[in-house]
Amino acid sequence: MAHQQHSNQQPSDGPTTRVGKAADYLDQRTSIGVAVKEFARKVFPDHWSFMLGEIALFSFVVLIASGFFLTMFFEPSMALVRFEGEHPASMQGQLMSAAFRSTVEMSFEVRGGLLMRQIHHWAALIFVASIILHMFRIFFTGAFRKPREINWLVGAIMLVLALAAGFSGYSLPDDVLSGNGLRIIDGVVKSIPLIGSYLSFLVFGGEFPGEHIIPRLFTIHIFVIPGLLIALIALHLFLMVLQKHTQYPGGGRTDRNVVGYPALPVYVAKMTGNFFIIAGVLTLMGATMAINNVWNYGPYDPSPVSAGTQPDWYILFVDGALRLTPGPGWEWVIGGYTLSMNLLIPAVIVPGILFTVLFAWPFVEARVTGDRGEHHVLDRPRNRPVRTAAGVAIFTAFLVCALAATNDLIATHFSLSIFAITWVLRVLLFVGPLVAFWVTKRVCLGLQRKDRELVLHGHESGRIVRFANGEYIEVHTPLDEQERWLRVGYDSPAPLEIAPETDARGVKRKGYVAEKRWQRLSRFFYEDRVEPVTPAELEAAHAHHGRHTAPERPPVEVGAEQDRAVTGGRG
Ligand code: HEM
Ligand code: HEM
Repeated sequence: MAHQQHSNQQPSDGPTTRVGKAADYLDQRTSIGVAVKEFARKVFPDHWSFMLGEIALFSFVVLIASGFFLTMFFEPSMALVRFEGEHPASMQGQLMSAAFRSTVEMSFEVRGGLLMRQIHHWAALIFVASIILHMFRIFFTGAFRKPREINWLVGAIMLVLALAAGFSGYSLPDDVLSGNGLRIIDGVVKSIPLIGSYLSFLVFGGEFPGEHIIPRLFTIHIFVIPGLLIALIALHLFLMVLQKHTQYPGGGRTDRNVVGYPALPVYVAKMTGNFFIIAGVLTLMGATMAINNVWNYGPYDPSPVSAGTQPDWYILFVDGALRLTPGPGWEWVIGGYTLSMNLLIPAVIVPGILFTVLFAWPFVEARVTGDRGEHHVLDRPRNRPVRTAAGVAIFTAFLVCALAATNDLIATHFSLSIFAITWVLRVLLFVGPLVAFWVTKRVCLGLQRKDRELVLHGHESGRIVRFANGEYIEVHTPLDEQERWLRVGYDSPAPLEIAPETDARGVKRKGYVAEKRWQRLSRFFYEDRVEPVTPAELEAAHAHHGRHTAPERPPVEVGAEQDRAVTGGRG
């Protein structure tokens, strides 16, 4: 740790160790000690789900390190060359792009080349997976609520960048799979009304595939996207430290404190350990699990597309949506312009809606809740039934689409008709999310009722007692104060109340129609609700059970506690 004082004193007062002296040297020139001291004391709440963001962060570090290695050997060029390497023998003399050749040569001739490629690819898959799981954690616990809406937006932009990084990287080797992926992108870009064909020419530098796309994707992949991601991750983490982390509900945790462990030594040690574990696991995966062995597919050629070709998992849903949409005949011609609905809907409109919902959610939810207060204690998903159900419904649609991208594999593995599978999935795409929504909402409300029951009557003990007068009762064990706090301490918003359409003099109010719409949405969110237990009910229940303990804030169970500055209130 940096030495904290600016000293004009005798050297004998200063640090004696080498590290201490180096820290002191730096501190005297930068005053960094103040920042280090402030950070070291910061309290971080502890929960396994906070690791997901860390996995994203550390796999990004692995991506940069392995990607740096790949840039030394990869040749971002579409020049036509002949393969003259020894391995694989089947490719000798074959014509291919320099990009493909360098990928194969890197895999067979560069020491550690294949390992690095595989580490890079596995890290990319884990990177996107951890980001999405991290986003689920944020979503289902309501961590995006004020004051973290901006950080949600920063995160959502990073998700888009991560997908773009994955897609651009996947395209670089210029093999038959990635080339066909680009072919689909070309079709999708061309389907955009009015500007589509111009845009495709702009992107590919002429007719597809041309000679420019790989060098362009290379610049985007190794420079533009990583640069933006590094800047945004810095902003993301800066905001997280500034706002302090949220915490799960539990013993003594409120919106005004942070309970957890200090950054130094506990959290920094844990994070360093996690980094080595994640880097180690990714290296092990790269060393033992083959991925994207492009020489088995061959260089790009538009003709040999076979069954069983899939993109990386995070693009599956777009591929699946394309496969589910009715075929090439679905076109509208308006004023001489052709609209290819079979491409526009699945690949432009559906992802467009998905990302609009993603970006807008925190703002829409704040509006329908009518809540302007800050929230630092996380929601339990059951206490926000519509949010939880909507998340599960969207995820179900995502899964159905992803499954549809494997329709050919399902058909060949299970000897089923591909048309039957496609029809089943089409129906499931509409019915699945509705059922998932309904079931999740009912489960959430049921769990809330169960919480209520537990708080008022305690846990069933299974012990039946018979009184002298013949009456049987089951003895219930009352909840301890930590559990009671967890199950009682939440608020359940009611639908928005709005002023009537006309004022006292019968004049129609401006903005009423818009407000009415918001109210309707708010009803959809909060009409079905279970009232949280009130202090009076608790008091009554405990009087009944012979205990007179009012619900007080229980003590903090572990770690350190720090206050946080909270502004704003409930509107
Ligand atoms: C490159 C991608 C990302 C990285 C490296 C990253 C990293 C992190 C880390 C390390 C944390 C603190 C620990 C934790 O809560 O897990 C965090 C918190 C947060 N992230 Fe991300 N994140 C990424 C993407 C996203 C996305 C896609 C979203 C949402 C759309 C998001 C929203 C948030 C929010 C709101 C917080 C504050 C959470 C709280 O205080 O509870 N992040 N992020
Ligand atoms: C931001 C996150 C990144 C993701 C998600 C990502 C993803 C990918 C993927 C999936 C591939 C295909 C790998 C394969 O051939 O099997 C790839 C290739 C490549 N990546 Fe990345 N990458 C990222 C960052 C970087 C960075 C920072 C660099 C450079 C410093 C880099 C350099 C390369 C190079 C040169 C290739 C082509 C070599 C090859 O395909 O074997 N990548 N990337």
